[in-house]
Amino acid sequence: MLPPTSWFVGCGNMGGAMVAGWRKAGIDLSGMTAVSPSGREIEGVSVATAIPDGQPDWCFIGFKPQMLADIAPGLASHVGPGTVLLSILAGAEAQSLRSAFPDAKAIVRLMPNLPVSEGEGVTAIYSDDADETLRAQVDEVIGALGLAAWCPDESAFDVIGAIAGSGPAYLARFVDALSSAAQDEGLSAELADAIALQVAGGSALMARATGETMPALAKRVASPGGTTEAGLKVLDAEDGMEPLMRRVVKAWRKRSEEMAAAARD
Ligand SMILES: NC(=O)C1=CN([C@@H]2O[C@H](COP(=O)(O)OP(=O)(O)OC[C@H]3O[C@@H](n4cnc5c(N)ncnc54)[C@H](OP(=O)(O)O)[C@@H]3O)[C@@H](O)[C@H]2O)C=CC1
Ligand SMILES: O=C(O)[C@@H]1CCC=N1
Repeated sequence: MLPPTSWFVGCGNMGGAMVAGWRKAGIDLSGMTAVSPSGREIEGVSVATAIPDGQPDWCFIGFKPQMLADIAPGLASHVGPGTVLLSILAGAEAQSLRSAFPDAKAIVRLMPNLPVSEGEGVTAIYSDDADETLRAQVDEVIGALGLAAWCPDESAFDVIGAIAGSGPAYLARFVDALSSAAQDEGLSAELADAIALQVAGGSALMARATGETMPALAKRVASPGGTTEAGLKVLDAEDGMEPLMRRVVKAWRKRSEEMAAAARD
């Protein structure tokens, strides 16, 4: 499980969700210190408002990627040859992290998503210098948060980031759009929101339980010549859902590349 000492430097929205997931999974967090300048309480871990003395076994970093150049110089001396650096920063490549933390025992990139707080997340993992023992430890700790997916290279890591890391936001837009359409047709916002969310959650649970593919699920809902089919024709049009999602992922990759270039400077 987690090593005897770990730090989470920048434990906000995403870091806090990981801590919540570990708490829910019953993982011992007694050796974890979150470094949070506001001193905001984070349930289950001790909080420091500045970087403590010493060198932890593992050091997670979870501040905004744009802060790497400001924070790394003060943190690097605490990331020694016995410290594994685990970064959840979007865009900051392993090579940039290695330059910022030259003495780190190993560099591990993680791209989690918010449902890790419920043990239902997806986390992409990449490292070019983790040995087998470390890989197994990371697997165990990140696997406690949901699906843990090791990536062969940073390009695959980016793709998983695009669909999983950001995915909850994209799905939220879809569910919201479904609700808005229902409201346009006369349902109250409260009822439309509840129904749209239940449809998303229920369909996902059902497909996971049965192993049914998405095309098979859609086919099972849509009676030939019926109402669903009429709606699907709109989604399946040339300018429908698939090309839209391709544009979304392309935009993600472009921004990720821009952020990677900025982190290299
Ligand atoms: N949000 C998401 O769904 C995902 C985010 N990520 C990545 O996670 C990272 C954080 O994103 P998110 O959690 O949304 O952002 P937040 O703003 O919620 O969290 C950032 C945290 O950084 C802390 N911080 C600010 N300045 C410092 C400093 N000088 N030293 C240490 N900590 C500092 C803040 O602490 P305080 O609260 O005390 O001010 C804050 O809690 C980003 O790099 C992002 O790419 C990755 C995957 C998904
Ligand atoms: O929006 C971002 O940059 C981060 C990375 C994935 C989700 N949130």
